[in-house]
Amino acid sequence: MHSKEHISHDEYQKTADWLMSQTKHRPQVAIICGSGLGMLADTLKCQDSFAYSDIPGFPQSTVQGHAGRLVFGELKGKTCVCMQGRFHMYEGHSLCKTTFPIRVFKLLGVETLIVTNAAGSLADGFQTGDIMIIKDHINFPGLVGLNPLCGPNDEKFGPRFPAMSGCYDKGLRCLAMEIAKELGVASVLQEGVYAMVGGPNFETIAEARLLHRLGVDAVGMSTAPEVVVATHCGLRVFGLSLITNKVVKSYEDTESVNHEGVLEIGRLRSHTVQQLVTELIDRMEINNNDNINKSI
Ligand SMILES: O=P(O)(O)O[C@@H]1C[C@H](O)[C@@H](CO)O1
Ligand code: HPA
Repeated sequence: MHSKEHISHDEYQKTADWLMSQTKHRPQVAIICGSGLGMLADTLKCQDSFAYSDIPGFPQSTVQGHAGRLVFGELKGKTCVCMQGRFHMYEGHSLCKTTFPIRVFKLLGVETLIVTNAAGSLADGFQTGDIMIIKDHINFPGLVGLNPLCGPNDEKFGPRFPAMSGCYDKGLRCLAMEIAKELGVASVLQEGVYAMVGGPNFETIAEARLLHRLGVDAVGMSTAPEVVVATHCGLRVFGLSLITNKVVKSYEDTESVNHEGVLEIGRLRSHTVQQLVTELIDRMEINNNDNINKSI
């Protein structure tokens, strides 16, 4: 894995310029679809869609349940771009490549990033099928130096030492709670701390117990690097974890998790996740799309 790879400003710009030459959409909101949640893109109107393999500079998706398509379109009067498939560190991508689309989105004029993922729960009160608003994260790879911001800092995107407190926007979290109540789905909505581990194996029981003791509510293998890069370049972030399984914490428990089960819960809960995201986009305030290349 080339974790120290550096991507120049020009390379991000080239991809952004190519996309702007291929579509008239100028997105304000970007959505990253987690495992089994690719249907979020289906609701976009007037779609322009690009296979990752056709986009200059884009990495390729290799994981089942991640289609590998970038979809532009309109949703509730806002222009959106949706990643049907994300890149994970465990696929062998460098962290710069994993987060490559985020900086491209910034150059396209995006101001809000919505991240979604599938995650296993550690919190005792959570059930499979619950939807967790991400309040904060623990970036385990980041804590030991596997951070997409390592290497030369590109001041055009953000500062050398960015703050990460408050990286999940409080206003959007409150709005999502209100929306869940109005939609009658508040009983499946939770709020908590997401932890990223490297994967691709699921946790041992001892690891699960450690995460539980540390106050982790849900664990997954993505999202944190994307949010770090988004926060660095000034994007507003909202995140949802779909709880696809309870992480096994007991040696007496005979259940075990697998990726097919994760995708199945995604399918079962897709409608609710879609409703929440659609209403949130409808009701979030956005500045007019005049920030393309602003401060960059
Ligand atoms: O892309 P996300 O974080 O939703 O994917 C999760 C973590 C692993 O990639 C996979 C495990 O089933 O789902
Ligand atoms: N652990 C890590 N990642 C996951 C899990 C899990 O239990 N479920 C879905 N993604």
